[in-house]
Amino acid sequence: MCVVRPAALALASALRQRAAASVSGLAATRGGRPLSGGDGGGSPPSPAGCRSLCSRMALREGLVFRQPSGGPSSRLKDTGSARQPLYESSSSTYTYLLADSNSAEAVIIDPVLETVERDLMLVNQLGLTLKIAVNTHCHADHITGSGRLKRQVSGLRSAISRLSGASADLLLDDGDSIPFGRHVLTVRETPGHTDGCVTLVLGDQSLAFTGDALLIRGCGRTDFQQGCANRLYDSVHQKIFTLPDQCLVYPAHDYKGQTVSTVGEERRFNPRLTRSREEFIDIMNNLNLEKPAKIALTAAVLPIPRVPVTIVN
Ligand SMILES: N[C@@H](CCC(=O)N[C@@H](CSS)C(=O)NCC(=O)O)C(=O)O
Repeated sequence: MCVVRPAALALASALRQRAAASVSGLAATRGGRPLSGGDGGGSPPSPAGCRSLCSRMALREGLVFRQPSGGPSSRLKDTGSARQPLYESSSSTYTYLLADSNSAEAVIIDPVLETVERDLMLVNQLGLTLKIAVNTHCHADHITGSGRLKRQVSGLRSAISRLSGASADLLLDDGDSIPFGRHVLTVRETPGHTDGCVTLVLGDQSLAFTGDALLIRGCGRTDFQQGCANRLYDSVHQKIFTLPDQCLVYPAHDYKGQTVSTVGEERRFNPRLTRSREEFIDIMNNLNLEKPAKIALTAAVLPIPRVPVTIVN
């Protein structure tokens, strides 16, 4: 069952995790304790310390964020330039890089095998230390870059939802936190495209990385890989549309060059998710999309049917 934490609780939790991270170094945490493979949770902050940090501005301060740029009419290429740093053109995948400007601790979201060298070049140019490579789900259209990154970055840990069936250093559950310096990403399970889909929300709820659960004016398909339109409808409505209207939405893919939306926009204008549950299920059952070009390749390493297979490590 999907449970949405009240915003105040989420904020308090983010502040706790952030303070713990700054004390102990980066460790993905659950309820203040490190996740499997973690290296320390640190002490909770003093109440006075929490109060002084209680503002959205404070939470965003010092956030380094690299995302694909472009626009609806731009033709994105994976050039590695500063303007278009993190796009993989063959699968139209967006990778995101977040870091804390003080500690330089960085998290990469949905790296792609073919663009690992490009991503590492950017990480090095920005002087960052990559700590966690997190996958929003098991991808059917490309191989994750987590494994290749891990072989090149000492101390880097991979992460994916426990429900994905894949193996990784950190198996994420709903409500877990991924701290990096003063910042934190909170895990919201958003199944429906796959069982193990998660949305990663910045502590102040200003940014959400929705993977394939919610795309810009669309959503992930539900016709293979444990897909279930009914579950996806609940996930988006209960776990994403409950975020603030102004929360920016960064999906894992876009096929038209769109790069960012907001929760408010998607709640009002998403042509699938503004419909009733019954209409949504009907739409999803009749998309008639071609299978992803690389499905034969990825199917060989995906946990289908529910066989845990290492694709992340
Ligand atoms: N043509 C693309 C595959 C496009 C596709 O199926 N995308 C998936 C996400 S990757 S599994 C999807 O959910 N699309 C939803 C939609 O409405 O497009 C390729 O060849 O890779």
